[in-house]
Amino acid sequence: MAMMNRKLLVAGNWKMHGSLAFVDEMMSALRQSLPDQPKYDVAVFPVYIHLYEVINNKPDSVLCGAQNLSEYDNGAVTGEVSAEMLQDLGCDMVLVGHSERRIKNNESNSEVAKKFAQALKFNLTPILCVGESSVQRQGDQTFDVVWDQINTVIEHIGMESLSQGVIAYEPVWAIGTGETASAEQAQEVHQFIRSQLALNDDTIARRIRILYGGSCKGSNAYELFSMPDVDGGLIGGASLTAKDFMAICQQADKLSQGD
Ligand SMILES: O=C(CO)COP(=O)(O)O
Repeated sequence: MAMMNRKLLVAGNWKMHGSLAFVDEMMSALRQSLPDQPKYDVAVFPVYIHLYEVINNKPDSVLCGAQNLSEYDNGAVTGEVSAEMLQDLGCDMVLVGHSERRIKNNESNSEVAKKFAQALKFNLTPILCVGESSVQRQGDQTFDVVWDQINTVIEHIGMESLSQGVIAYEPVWAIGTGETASAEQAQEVHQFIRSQLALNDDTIARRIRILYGGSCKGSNAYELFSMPDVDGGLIGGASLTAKDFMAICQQADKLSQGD
């Protein structure tokens, strides 16, 4: 199980799904189903235009974040949203470098690093998404790819700043495919990440949370979150109904008892 000093985090990435009615339904379901003060963290990531509705209707214990942010402070950047605007609205967190953006929007490691820094500048907790494609896994490049994605952030802003965020390991081949990494496969990469970080700073390596993402659901969450270096999940499809999302939260709850 994740170490006692690292609180589990169950984060729902709604991607480009939902409506205002969906937000209201989800928020009232979470208000009814979640304990007042869960021993684990819960966060949701709606599209930009639904953030305000989430922030105004969510239970106090639920954190809210955006799925992306601009690398710039402000200015002539049509269609983008700045970290300062997200902070102003009341966001707590923000995803950076999700594989769908790396692939479809050609986001490079250095752009992602700039976004990570930008989030911290405005007190948002960034979740740095990393992960290899199936071709890269088959080519034995998983560790190199994942470390390169993380190390670019460290080179840009340093270990101490990295430690203010969260890492999410999301193997691209497991996203939306129903093909989950086994708990052992996830643990292997999470352990690799933590041991690489420990070469730089052991305290930070032990403190930082590393989430797993990729076809995580109620039926496999317990096994995944039980792994020593897995500190929760970044959930796509199974965060889109209160029933599925709560099924995962309940596994986090079981594992958090006694902390
Ligand atoms: O991309 C993900 C979360 O960011 C995972 O998506 P799925 O849970 O739908 O596989």
